Amino acid sequence: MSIASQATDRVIIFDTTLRDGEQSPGATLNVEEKLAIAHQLALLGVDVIEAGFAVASPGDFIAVKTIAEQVGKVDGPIICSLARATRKDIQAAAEALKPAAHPRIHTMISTSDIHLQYQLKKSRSEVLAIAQEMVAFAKSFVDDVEFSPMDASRTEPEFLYQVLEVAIAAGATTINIPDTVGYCTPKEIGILIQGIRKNVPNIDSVILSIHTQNDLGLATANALAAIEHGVRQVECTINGIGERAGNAALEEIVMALQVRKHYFNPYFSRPVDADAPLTNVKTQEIYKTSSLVSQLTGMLIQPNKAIVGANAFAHESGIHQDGIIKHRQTYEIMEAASIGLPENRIVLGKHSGRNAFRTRLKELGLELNEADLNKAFNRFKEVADKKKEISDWDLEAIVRDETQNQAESGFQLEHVQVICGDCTCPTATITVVTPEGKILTDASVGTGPVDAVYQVINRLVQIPNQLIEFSVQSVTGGIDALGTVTIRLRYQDRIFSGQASDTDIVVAAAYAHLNAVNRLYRYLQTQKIPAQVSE
Ligand SMILES: CC(=O)SCCNC(=O)CCNC(=O)[C@H](O)C(C)(C)COP(=O)(O)OP(=O)(O)OC[C@H]1O[C@@H](n2cnc3c(N)ncnc32)[C@H](O)[C@@H]1OP(=O)(O)O
Ligand SMILES: CC(C)C(=O)C(=O)O
Ligand SMILES: [Mg+2]
Repeated sequence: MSIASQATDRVIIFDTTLRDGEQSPGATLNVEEKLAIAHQLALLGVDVIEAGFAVASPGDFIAVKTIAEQVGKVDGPIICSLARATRKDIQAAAEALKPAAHPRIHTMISTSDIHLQYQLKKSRSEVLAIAQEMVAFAKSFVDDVEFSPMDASRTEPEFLYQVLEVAIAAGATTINIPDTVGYCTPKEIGILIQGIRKNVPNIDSVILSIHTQNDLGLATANALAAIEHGVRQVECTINGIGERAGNAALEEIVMALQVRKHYFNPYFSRPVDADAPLTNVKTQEIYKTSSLVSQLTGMLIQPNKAIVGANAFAHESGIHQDGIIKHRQTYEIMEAASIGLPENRIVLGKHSGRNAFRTRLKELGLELNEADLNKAFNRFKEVADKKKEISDWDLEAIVRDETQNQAESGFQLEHVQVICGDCTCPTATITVVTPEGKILTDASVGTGPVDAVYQVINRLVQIPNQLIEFSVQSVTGGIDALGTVTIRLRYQDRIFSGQASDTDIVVAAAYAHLNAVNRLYRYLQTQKIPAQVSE
């Protein structure tokens, strides 16, 4: 049974990632890469894989043939090759598709006057005859023939109706309407499809398909409008890649039909609340497929890309995070798991609030009392002002700094300023508050900025010690990572350590040194050895 007779109660997903998608400048794929994507598309559950344009190159011929052999199994998808309306193209497509259990030849010819006049240099009657002849020629190889009148949306309607009627009479089983230059608005697409359904007498014997380009950012909206007007196949690509600004994105079409099923149901003559899916796509495979295509084509996904962008399930602002924590649906219309992501993401950054901060700390096993939480939250906001995203490791460092180091008595760092460079002597100026509440400021030069900090803190605290270890570790990746400084000091036969984190490692060094000094200071207190604090 052909797909045309099976599928009028759902949308046939025709994936053209490997043909139109590969036409994205720079996205060329080799045979192995195309095969890997085709296998994943089959797992995703697309109905048709347009595997390439067999005549385009020996590599594309082999790719179509290999996919036909290895993915085009009896229980697998239809494998399709594009072909111009020429014998040579159709023969190449037919040859490459031979191993497929369900082969489809997709042949096309332009129908708009601008294409006829300037590109094909042919009259309407010539194009009509070619369409008729080449569809029949394709039909001599396979049962399943798709015909596309290229630039349909800019074609004079009466001529378009004529070409379609002739192509169907010649044996086309799918009629695809391309908005080749992405020119239409959704309303115009609706009018175009309505016109075709009303004026092409044999149109009901075929599957009507839509192919939308994204030049005005309307590809998905146009495809959905076409569905509302009776189209039952959508041509789309993973991540919306494709010629120029790309094609309608498969993940957007599929998830729109899934999430808004109750809106679309009446267009399929179903009860509004019917629950059966409107496509055969296994949506949980979407994320994996999207990542694979991005990786192999080298086409990065913009972070705010609908459905599959890194931010599509991420929440940064406090009000949204608070809502999500209380009830997910307050700010999410679909679950991350529905596209195969383990979970949504609460991103901690400068717009985050206490609820998200507290919740994340709890997940990390860090339960703080209200006072410590407030201190840590204030520090978190300071760091977030400097750093785009606060990771779990950053959080742990912040909490450790605020709760372990600052809670106990000792010297408090008030201010640190360092001047350094390749033609200046590194100089640190530091202000500390002593345990007795005195404010002391001093400055010192050093062999480097960290040494200058070390020298001046020692002069301020007046507690003899020897620096035996100084190490810096980047807590997270990236140029704005928090650096954690660990310092070990020797006093007589005892070792005291201190640690602190900051986006500025010299500041972290000052805090870490003072933390170690404070441990030493408290030790001296317990030994009743007075520290010599300068006036
Ligand atoms: C809207 C779309 O996405 S259509 C698909 C576009 N994709 C591609 O073009 C990718 C693959 N293309 C190719 O590898 C090459 O262009 C080929 C192999 C198809 C053709 O290469 P060439 O023979 O060197 O022709 P070239 O690309 O220079 O020009 C295209 C020719 O096809 C003709 N042509 C274009 N569309 C059609 C058509 N649907 N049916 C018949 N002929 C067509 C053009 O008029 C032109 O013919 P001319 O050389 O007699 O003027
Ligand atoms: C080959 C056709 C369907 C096409 O890609 C277009 O017109 O955009
Ligand atoms: Mg296209």
